[in-house]
Amino acid sequence: MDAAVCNPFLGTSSSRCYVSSRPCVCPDLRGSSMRLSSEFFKVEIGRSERSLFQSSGKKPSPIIALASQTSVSDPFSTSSKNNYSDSSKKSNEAALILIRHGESLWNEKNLFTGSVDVPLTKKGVEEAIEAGKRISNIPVDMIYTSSLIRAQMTAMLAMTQHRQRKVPIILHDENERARTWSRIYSEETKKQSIPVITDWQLNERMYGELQGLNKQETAERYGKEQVHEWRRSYDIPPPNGESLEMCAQRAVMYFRNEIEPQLFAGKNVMIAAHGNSLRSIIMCLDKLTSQEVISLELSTGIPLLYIFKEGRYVRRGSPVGPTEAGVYAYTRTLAQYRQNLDEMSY
Ligand SMILES: O=C(O)[C@@H](CO)OP(=O)(O)O
Repeated sequence: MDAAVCNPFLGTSSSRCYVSSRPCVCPDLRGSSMRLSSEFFKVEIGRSERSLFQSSGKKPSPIIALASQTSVSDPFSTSSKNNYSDSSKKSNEAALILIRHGESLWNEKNLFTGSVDVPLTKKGVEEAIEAGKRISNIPVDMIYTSSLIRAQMTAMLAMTQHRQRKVPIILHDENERARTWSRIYSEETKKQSIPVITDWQLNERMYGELQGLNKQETAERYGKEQVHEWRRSYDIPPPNGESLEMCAQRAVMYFRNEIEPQLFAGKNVMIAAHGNSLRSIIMCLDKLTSQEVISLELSTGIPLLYIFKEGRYVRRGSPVGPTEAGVYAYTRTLAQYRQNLDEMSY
């Protein structure tokens, strides 16, 4: 994992190298060093998983007032998206929401999509809005998305439903002019905003010569087994494309170097990305082996909540709706956050 990562969307080698500069709580991605640990890996994360995490129907437990989390970084006050974390100030807990984009026009047509930048269908838009309702009571301080429109649409549509009513704003730092021209001059307005950071390293795996081909027709032509191997094996790439392992190297490295420090700093983070970039990250969070990750499937538009606490990720599943008790009952901080929202809306 020592190689610098090139940004194919810039056509040149990225000026940034994502070589990890700090120890990480994720295990090494190589299968040999992984522990067989998760009881979840065989379930589809999404619709069929709901039952596993369904609300108990109980009300959240009594709430003890907690000091609010101190924000230790201000992404809006810096020109660089690399500069704003201070992981030395650790908070007790942060929420991490992962969401695969809603259905895209090529999902609907059953085409291999990969790095092709395709928008959501009407159903995908509805899924994103529904996802937003499910997470509308969970704090979000920062949003990371891929550079692809389907993930960005999903993040933005989901945030239209959030009760916090903050404005998600995409940070543009691709060049000096973009930085200058997108500056915000009101501290108050910045406080009412959520920075959205887009990066190609969270993109879907690049599907090479399969991009644009119909999945069913490809299976008929090359055989079901071959196509399944291309789609779901860990280390076998499709022709001229990325294997899951290759996708994981860039996506997990980005997660470790850019996103995890925010969690350590107490920021609540949402990541809107793709089936395979998120499978790689979940592999890391849930310590799945390269065998286990094969069975991991993500539904479109279903948010998945983790609690990051004392350097560990605890999966809470997918909030079923804004009234879902189990998620809020789990941590006092989330319950307190929700109570504050309730009080504000009276
Ligand atoms: O086509 C793609 O980009 C992906 C996600 O839709 O497909 P698969 O599920 O086969 O990895």
